[in-house]
Amino acid sequence: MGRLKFCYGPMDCGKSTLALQIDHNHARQGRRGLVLVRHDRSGAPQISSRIGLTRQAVEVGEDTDVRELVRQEWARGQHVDYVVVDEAQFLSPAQVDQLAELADGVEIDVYCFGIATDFRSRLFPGAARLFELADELQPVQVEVLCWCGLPGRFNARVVDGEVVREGDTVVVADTEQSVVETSASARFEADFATVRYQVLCRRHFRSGDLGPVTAHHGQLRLT
Ligand SMILES: Nc1ncnc2c1ncn2[C@@H]1O[C@H](COP(=O)(O)OP(=O)(O)O)[C@@H](O)[C@H]1O
Ligand SMILES: Cc1cn([C@H]2C[C@H](O)[C@@H](COP(=O)(O)O)O2)c(=O)[nH]c1=O
Repeated sequence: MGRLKFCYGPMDCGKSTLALQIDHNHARQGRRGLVLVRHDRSGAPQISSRIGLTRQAVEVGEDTDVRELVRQEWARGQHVDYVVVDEAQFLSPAQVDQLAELADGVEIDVYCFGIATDFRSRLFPGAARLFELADELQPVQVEVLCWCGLPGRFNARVVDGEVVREGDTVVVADTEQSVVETSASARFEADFATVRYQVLCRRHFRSGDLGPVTAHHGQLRLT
């Protein structure tokens, strides 16, 4: 039987790096993988790790049936031993069910990587379904630290320098500041805002204290 595994952790903990390493190690032994992604930060159909590695991937759309992607490989005469999915939090619950079906029905190992909770600290629907269905749950080992030095587990969304608690669930952006188009529900006047995410411990996530912001975040603040 194939296994469905979910490796999860906050932004910047090394999930994409691990996804690329797992793919590399399997491929090196002659196993054939199907590498999938939904909404990579680069905007391209690829897995990109901040450590500098990237790999082409197949973009999973809102209505994609992931079983169909495997069938397409078979139709091209290619076998599929394993599937890697990065940004798996963005999958729909139905797509996670399809991955479980691939593991059980055609014995494909499925490795999913993603964040568990959104900027409100609520589980993404795709991540919630993975917690329900996966054979194995693995928190990614590399600790991301809050500015205070405690382990960070919460992904705060910072819009124009402030932690926000309302807005669309999906706003693709980095831990570095970038200009992102936002919907009218997220902002009243502008359709564009500077957005970044910052990983915080629970106390500072709850208080919204971003600490002494460094030049790294493109802002100046005296402490
Ligand atoms: N220059 C660097 N030297 C060493 N490690 C780095 C460097 N840049 C990034 N990293 C590592 O890469 C991690 C982010 O990896 P990435 O796979 O992009 O994370 P995720 O997919 O979880 O957001 C950082 O936590 C850090 O450990
Ligand atoms: C918390 C949160 C994150 N996102 C987006 C931001 C990034 O594009 C990805 C996470 O990428 P990483 O590889 O883990 O760094 O998710 C979002 O859309 N909504 C959120 O609430």
